Amino acid sequence: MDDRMISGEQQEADQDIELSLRPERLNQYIGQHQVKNNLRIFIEAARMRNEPLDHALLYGPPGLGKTTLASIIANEMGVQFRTTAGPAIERAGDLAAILSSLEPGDVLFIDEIHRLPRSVEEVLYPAMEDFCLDIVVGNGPSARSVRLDLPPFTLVGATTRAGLLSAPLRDRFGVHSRLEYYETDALCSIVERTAEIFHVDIDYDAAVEIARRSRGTPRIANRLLKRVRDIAQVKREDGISKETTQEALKMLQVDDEGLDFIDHKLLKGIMDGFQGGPVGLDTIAATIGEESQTIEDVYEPFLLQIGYIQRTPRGRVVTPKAYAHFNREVPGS
Ligand SMILES: Nc1ncnc2c1ncn2[C@@H]1O[C@H](COP(=O)(O)OP(=O)(O)OP(=O)(O)O)[C@@H](O)[C@H]1O
Ligand SMILES: [Mg+2]
Repeated sequence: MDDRMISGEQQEADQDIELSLRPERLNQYIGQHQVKNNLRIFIEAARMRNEPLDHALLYGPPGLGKTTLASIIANEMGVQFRTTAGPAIERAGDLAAILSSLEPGDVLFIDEIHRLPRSVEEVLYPAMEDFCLDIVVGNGPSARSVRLDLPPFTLVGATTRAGLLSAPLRDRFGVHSRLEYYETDALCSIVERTAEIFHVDIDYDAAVEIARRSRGTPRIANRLLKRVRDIAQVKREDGISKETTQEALKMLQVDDEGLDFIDHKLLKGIMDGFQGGPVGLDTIAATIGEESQTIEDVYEPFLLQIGYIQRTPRGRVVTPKAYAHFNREVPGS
C-alpha cells in the first residue's frame, strides 16, 4: 500500500519516533477509560495474589495503541516484555523456543496473532492453559510425547481482526479488551503531550484541529502533528497556530473530517457509479483499483464509524450524511 498520510497502519517513518512517544504507565495512557479501568483492577488483583495477569487479547483498528498498552501491562506488572508477531513464528519449534526462554511472570506479546499458523496455535493451547509444552521426541514407532513445564507467564495477543481468531484460541484469553476510536478530547491531549515531547508550542485551537481530523487514531494525530510542525518551522513560526495547521492539512489533502483522496475516491465511486449503492465490496474494489481486504480493514472502518457508509446484506450504501459532506443531493430525494 502507498504511504497514505492518514492510514492508521504503521509506516517506516513512524517507527523510531513512536518508541519515544510511547507512554510507559497506565496513567499516561490517554483515553480508553473502560479498558484502562478494567486492566487496572485485574493488574492490581494479580499483583496482590502474586500471580501473573490472565492472558489478554487486545483488538481494534491499527494505530489505536495495542502495542503500547501491551508494554504498559508489562511495566505495571513489573516484569519483562518479550515481543514477537504471528507471521514471524513459522513452526511449532519456533514458538516452543520462545516459550521455554520466558522467565516467571513475563509478558509475551504476540502481535497480529490472527496470523499464527494453525500448527503453531496448537502448541499455544496447553501453554496458555496449563503452562506446559507437549513435544514429540524421536520418530517412527519409538516416538513419544514429553511434557515440559513452563514458567507461568502472561500472553498478550493483539489483532486488528478478532473475528479471524479461532474460537479455541479466543476462549483461552481471560481478558478481552476492545480499543475504540478516540474522542477528539483525548486526541487533543495526545497531540499536546507529543508537542511537549517535541519541544514545540502548539495553540489549543491548533491541537483541536489536528485531533478532529485524525480519524480517532493516535498514530495519525502524531503523524499529522509532525508534518504540521515541519511547515510551521519552514514558515519560521515560534509555535503552531490554527492557521498554519489548516494550511498544512490542506496541503496534505486531509479534509475537514480527516478524509483523504482515497476516501473521496471510495465514496464518490459509489455515488457516481452506483447511485450510492448498495454495491458489493468486490465491485467497489475493482472500480477504484484497491484490494477488497484493504478497503475492509483500513478504509472502511472509520467511514462506518462516522456513519458515511452502511453495510447492508446487499452491499455498501453511502448515507445522506456523506452526500451532505460533498454538498450533493441524495439521488431520488
Ligand atoms: N492512549 C494513548 N495515549 C498516548 N499515546 C498513544 C495512545 N495510544 C497510542 N498512542 C501512540 O500512538 C502510536 C501508535 O500506537 P501503537 O503502536 O501502540 O498502536 P497499535 O494499536 O499497536 O497499532 P498496530 O495495529 O499498527 O500495531 C504510538 O506512538 C503511541 O505512542
Ligand atoms: Mg502494534
